[in-house]
Amino acid sequence: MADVFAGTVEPAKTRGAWSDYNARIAEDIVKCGQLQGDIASELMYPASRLAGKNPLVKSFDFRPSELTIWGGENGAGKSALMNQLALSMMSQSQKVCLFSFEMDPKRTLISCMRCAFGRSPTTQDLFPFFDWANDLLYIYRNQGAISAEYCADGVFYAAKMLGCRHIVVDNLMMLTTGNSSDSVMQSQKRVVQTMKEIAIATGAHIHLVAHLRKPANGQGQNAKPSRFDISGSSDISNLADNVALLRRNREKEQQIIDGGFRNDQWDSEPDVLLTVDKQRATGDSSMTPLWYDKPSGQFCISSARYLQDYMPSGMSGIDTTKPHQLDAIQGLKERSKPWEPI
Ligand SMILES: Nc1ncnc2c1ncn2[C@@H]1O[C@H](COP(=O)(O)OP(=O)(O)OP(=O)(O)O)[C@@H](O)[C@H]1O
Repeated sequence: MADVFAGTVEPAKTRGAWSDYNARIAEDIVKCGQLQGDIASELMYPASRLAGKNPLVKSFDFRPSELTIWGGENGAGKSALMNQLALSMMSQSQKVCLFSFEMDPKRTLISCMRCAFGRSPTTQDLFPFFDWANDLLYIYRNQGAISAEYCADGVFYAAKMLGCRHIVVDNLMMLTTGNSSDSVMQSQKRVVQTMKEIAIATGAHIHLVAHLRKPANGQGQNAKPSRFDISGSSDISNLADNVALLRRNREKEQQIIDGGFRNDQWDSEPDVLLTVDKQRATGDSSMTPLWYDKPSGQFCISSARYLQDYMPSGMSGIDTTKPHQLDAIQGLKERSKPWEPI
């Protein structure tokens, strides 16, 4: 007698046993040994499992076919961080595509140049920058709202046809529609689901920027953010492989402006806290203090603010041996000077 558990039932005979039975399923369920070759290459070449090494958080590298949500309040530094990560991926010979709907693409590229040269760029920097970046960096050249479908086409095209291994989509809010909070949440969920599917289908790592809710009453600006603070549906963080959150230390900035620190204390706290609240592959979470270097827009791993050189050696002229700590307080004091009539 035919026995389902002994595998002696013909696939055709099970048709109708379950509502959506499809003969293709027989090809999709395989003996585990069929994956042996793939596993061998993962074990032999662990680096190939990475879409990119993270320059700021060692325990949070970027893997292929994953979706990372980057959350932060307005002005937290999400776009600045995305530019820095893009340069870092390019320095690892990986192609990147930036979709930044709220920012003029020229400004995005100028910010990337600032990050690469460690200062405001000049026309002299154009040739070396584009000589290096032209084959590595793609950018969506329009600004303003875009339909989720058109964006998905663009992300898929960048990954599949242009070979970009990192796609930055800044930001989720610009892709969602709806008249009620329910329909907005449904639309967010569809966007995140689509991005996840494209990541899986193409092997690209998709970085999707999202906003955080304002802190609840009683919670200060500096309350530690968590994935539950992401504006909108909880599906966003549930569907994502990784969730990273940026919190800018505005209290510190205010204290510096007010002169509230003794000289040797002003920089003991970080400017930004980068919390990795979810990492599906490793289960690791982390909190990384970062210091911001205003002239370059680079986030640094120590208060000395040593800058990173992402361009091939010698091209940027950036000094990676010099601490840039004093520029930070100088920049803040400059900006906080009271306006004086001429
Ligand atoms: N820690 C910081 N200290 C001082 N300035 C910062 C810091 N982080 C970012 N900035 C500056 O604040 C401005 C806003 O940063 P950015 O656009 O990266 O933020 P964002 O999180 O993407 O904002 P939004 O949500 O509005 O798009 C930029 O001029 C950036 O250089």
